[in-house]
Amino acid sequence: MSPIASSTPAASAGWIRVLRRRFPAFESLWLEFPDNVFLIACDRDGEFLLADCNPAQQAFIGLPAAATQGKRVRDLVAEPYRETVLERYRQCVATGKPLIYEESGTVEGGGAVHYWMTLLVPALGADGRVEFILGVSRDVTALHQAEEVLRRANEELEQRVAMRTAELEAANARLRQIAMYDALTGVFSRAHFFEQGRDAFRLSGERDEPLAVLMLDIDHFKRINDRWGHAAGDDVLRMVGAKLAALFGAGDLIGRCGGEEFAVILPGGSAGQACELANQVCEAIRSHAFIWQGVRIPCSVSIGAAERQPGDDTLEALLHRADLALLQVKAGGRDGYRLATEPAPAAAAGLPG
Ligand SMILES: Nc1nc2c(ncn2[C@@H]2O[C@H](COP(=O)(O)OP(=O)(O)OP(=O)(O)O)[C@@H](O)[C@H]2O)c(=O)[nH]1
Repeated sequence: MSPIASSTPAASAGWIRVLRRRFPAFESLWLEFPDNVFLIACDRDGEFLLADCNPAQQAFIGLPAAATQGKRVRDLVAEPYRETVLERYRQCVATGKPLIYEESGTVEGGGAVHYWMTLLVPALGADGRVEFILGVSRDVTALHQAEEVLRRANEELEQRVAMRTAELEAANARLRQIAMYDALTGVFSRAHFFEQGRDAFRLSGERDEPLAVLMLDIDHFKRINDRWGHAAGDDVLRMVGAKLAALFGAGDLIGRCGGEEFAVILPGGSAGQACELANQVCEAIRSHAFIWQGVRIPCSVSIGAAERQPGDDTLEALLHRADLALLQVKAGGRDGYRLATEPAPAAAAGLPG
């Protein structure tokens, strides 16, 4: 039978003193052990008494041994930690099993809060009741503080990473925007226009839906540049971009294909609709009073229109037919539109003669 288990609280403390006297090694261990060691007597009323503790524990309490031995734990541990400590002891008593946990607290009378890693080992009496709890507490305050510093540093790092990610996402969005739109006119850039246009062309084939295109070129644009300067030319380009944006629907694709060349794709559009819209564009630009430095500069455009036909295997082929129609408008005096002829049948095109 364990002498601890058979003792009363007071006798148990005495027993530890006996052990310390009889076994020099135990005495050294008790005196030199850097962690706090304490013996708690559990009385039958559910009260916990500090039966004994080693010098490390005594130093933390900060009172002479005579002032703490046999004292109720509730009178030694400060609020708000008291109830937590007592609850751990109750848990150890209830389960009759060792318990290991981290806790924080300070002694009655104040002082800095310490963090502890505590092990409680119950000692049973003859009747199976937990009579004592032998406890060892290691002060892990420094470790806890280091963890806290690390946690804050991590938090800060996460915030910085989140901020940087948001900045990069915004920059990427700006770059995408820059790549998608022509900076001067606001319509699609050539690359984005063709990317979107090829999708629309493929869909029209898959769904067997019509699709029409317009190729548009500003007339005598070089003359405008030469006479009024590049800034005036830029403003004309902006004006044409704005007119196109105003005249076409949300599903239509408008792109700037080169210097003063624009193209429009009308998904679902027929030849008739393309011609009607081309006419509207010519009319809108012809009648627009473009004033530069107090002088009106007459502007006009030439447009070639084409509707997708079975022989148009690619968007480029369709745009090419519209471009040929555009050249005919230029050759015929400009400021107007023309519908492209149908492509030559593929089989016939390959035959000589
Ligand atoms: N202001 C300005 N001019 C540009 C820009 N890009 C190209 N150009 C000019 O556009 C002019 C195109 O001239 P041309 O190809 O001879 O055509 P055009 O004078 O319109 O003659 P036609 O097409 O035959 O009616 C050139 O002078 C280019 O320098 C631009 O972004 N801004």
